Amino acid sequence: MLSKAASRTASTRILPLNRVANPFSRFALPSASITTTTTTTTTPTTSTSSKISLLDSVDTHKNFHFYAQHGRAPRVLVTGSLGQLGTGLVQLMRSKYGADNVIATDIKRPTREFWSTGPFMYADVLDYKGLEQIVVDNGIDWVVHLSAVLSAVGEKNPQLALNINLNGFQNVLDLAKTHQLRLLSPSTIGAFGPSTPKDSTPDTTIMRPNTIYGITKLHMELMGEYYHQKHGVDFRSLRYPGIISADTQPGGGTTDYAVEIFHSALRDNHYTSFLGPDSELPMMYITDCLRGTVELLEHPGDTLTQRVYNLDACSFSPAQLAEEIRRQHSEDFSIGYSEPDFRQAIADSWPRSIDGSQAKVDWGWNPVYDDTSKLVAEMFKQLKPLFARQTKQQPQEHEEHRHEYRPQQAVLA
Ligand SMILES: NC(=O)C1=CN([C@@H]2O[C@H](COP(=O)(O)OP(=O)(O)OC[C@H]3O[C@@H](n4cnc5c(N)ncnc54)[C@H](O)[C@@H]3O)[C@@H](O)[C@H]2O)C=CC1
Ligand SMILES: CC(=O)[C@H](N)C(=O)O
Repeated sequence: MLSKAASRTASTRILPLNRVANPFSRFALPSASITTTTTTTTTPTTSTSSKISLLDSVDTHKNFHFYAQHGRAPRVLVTGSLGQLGTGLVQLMRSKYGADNVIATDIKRPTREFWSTGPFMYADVLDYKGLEQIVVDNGIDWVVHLSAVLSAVGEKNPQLALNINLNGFQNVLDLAKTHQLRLLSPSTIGAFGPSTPKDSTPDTTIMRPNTIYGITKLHMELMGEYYHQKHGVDFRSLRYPGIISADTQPGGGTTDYAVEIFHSALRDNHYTSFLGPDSELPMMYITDCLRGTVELLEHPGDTLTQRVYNLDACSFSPAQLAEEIRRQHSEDFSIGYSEPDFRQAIADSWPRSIDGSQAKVDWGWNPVYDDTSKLVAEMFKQLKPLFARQTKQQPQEHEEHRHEYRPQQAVLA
């Protein structure tokens, strides 16, 4: 095994060329690092400024137990960091802990914009040794495990979902046990099933999911709890609703319609939904999701009464969302409904609303976007300038622009 000094020197090799490679800054907490993203060499974007306001609403490091105990920032590894949630989560944690303390990984190639904000490495969650090398070489304390195959892609490709969601998670869990890492791995409303109570679904209830995604996520919850009890692994999880984001694309889930609809509203003033008008599901704006994730991740653990928490915000159906879009964006906006496909059955098996009260009691969860109108207003506030900018861009710039929306059918193909 490399000595600490040698491993620091070795790990500086992964820094992008346009960054200053100071091996000693990697473990330090520069006080400025929690207030801005000044380590980036790119021009701040709309999404960066929204992350600064999000950052203001998250506890600063002064109240944060890790700094008190260790006198430095945590070193965090993020798997699947180029997905819908990882892109923003990495930027948020880099703003708080220092850019070099957050190692972003994925099996995809990052955009130049993402690459310039801090260390990125290739890591396949199916490769235990590869992950372990990153953990050891970089002195990792915490892992946020985001790599997963979501519900719609999982139903289309169950073998892939089984492999990534079960074996990938098992690798990360074993790493957490061996190297005493804190592990946060999100779960989902998809872990519930058709026999679960549909309204205000509590944390603990009947859980008989009938999708491959739900089965693998429930397995993940139970294995995490088991490793916590048996081996003392500091496993934490949140059951997210469908996440709505302006600047990143969803990765192939059942709730993706609720992101697509905003892009179609701006482009065509019309949307054809693959879910029926009355398919009400729990939903959440992305900044609430990222803030809740960091809050649970940073929590000292003393008041946590369980390892897996429902994270609630609001609920709506396609018809209700369309009505709100008509009210706030354009009274001419129209919605149609295609013949239901396999995603309708998935949606029908999930709760209409979830109860996040235990998260509120145990660690102070408090969603900002707790009704549909606030979420819709924020989406248009974020998307309108992005759309205006995109329409002015040259095609070659467009290609690498992550705000551009790729229709979900392409993701599912
Ligand atoms: N986005 C949402 O609405 C919700 C997400 N979640 C959970 O949050 C987590 C993150 O979700 P998203 O960012 O939306 O997913 P996503 O599908 O957008 O991103 C997943 C990432 O995992 C990566 N990945 C795939 N195979 C991999 C492998 N073998 N090794 C390493 N990385 C690999 C992909 O390249 C992708 O960047 C997942 O666990 C998901 O189940 C839960 C509920 C709702
Ligand atoms: C709710 C989720 O887990 C995800 N958005 C999906 O639809 O698969």
